[in-house]
Amino acid sequence: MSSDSGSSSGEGPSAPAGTAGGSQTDSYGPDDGILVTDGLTKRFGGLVAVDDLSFAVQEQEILGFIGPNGAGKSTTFNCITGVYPPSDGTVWYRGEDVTGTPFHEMVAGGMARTFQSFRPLEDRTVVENVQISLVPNKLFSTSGLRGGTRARAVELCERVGLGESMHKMPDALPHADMIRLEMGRAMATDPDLLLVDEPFAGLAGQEVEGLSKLMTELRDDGMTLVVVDHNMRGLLSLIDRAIVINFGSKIAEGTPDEIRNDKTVQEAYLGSEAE
Ligand SMILES: Nc1ncnc2c1ncn2[C@@H]1O[C@H](COP(=O)(O)OP(=O)(O)OP(=O)(O)O)[C@@H](O)[C@H]1O
Repeated sequence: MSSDSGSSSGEGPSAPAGTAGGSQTDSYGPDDGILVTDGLTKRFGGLVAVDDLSFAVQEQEILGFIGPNGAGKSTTFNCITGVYPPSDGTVWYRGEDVTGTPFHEMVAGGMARTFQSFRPLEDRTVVENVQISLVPNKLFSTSGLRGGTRARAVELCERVGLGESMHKMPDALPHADMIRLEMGRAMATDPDLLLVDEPFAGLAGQEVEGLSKLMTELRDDGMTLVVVDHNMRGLLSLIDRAIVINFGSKIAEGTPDEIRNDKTVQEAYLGSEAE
């Protein structure tokens, strides 16, 4: 496994460092990053939603996984996390071939994921919702809701900035805090790689900054984050590096500045969002 971390050093062996405009001919292997795909492809009937996609995520980086609506971002992560079996290609996690592995096994191995649309249990408080994720096999058992798990859930609520709100019911939370709750729930499985799905959708500038600060702190504590979004605003100031896809294929890869200035990316976004 590569020991590279941070900024623009994370391209695979065939992708020259610092080069935006990643090509589909890049070939990756199990040791190129903490999470690696090679030739990942997903077809739905005649539609190729993910098309020969290869990329590597380096340990302790914040990688932006960006693309316009319908580009194939969710499908890529559904293939990685075992929601769909890929039609073709390989996924490695920590050097191990995990292609098609069910997500609960990935979670056991240290991967977690937040969902853009998620539904906390409305009849449980914030801290109880986090606590339940600590004991996934004891969902409705009181035995799992005591002692150590309670203390850990409180700690996690504080960690994600919900220390003041942990005894509220989820429907009393503003949207930004719901995202924090979703982060807390994901962190309850003690991941070292967190896939974050569109965290900034519907958030105001200050909320984006607050959430970015949290993700940066998590990275500084040793976590690797892949942040998926269709909108680059907010994201480019957070991430170390980005991969941009369109029509299921990688169209660019590089630092935020390289991505901002990449003509192909600007065209894919019709100019407006690439600023
Ligand atoms: N289960 C499915 N069956 C058929 N087609 C699908 C399925 N899931 C996704 N698609 C199609 O695959 C393509 C990629 O969709 P996907 O949701 O992965 O894009 P996305 O980049 O996540 O978009 P968004 O930013 O809008 O969430 C789209 O054309 C979509 O309609």
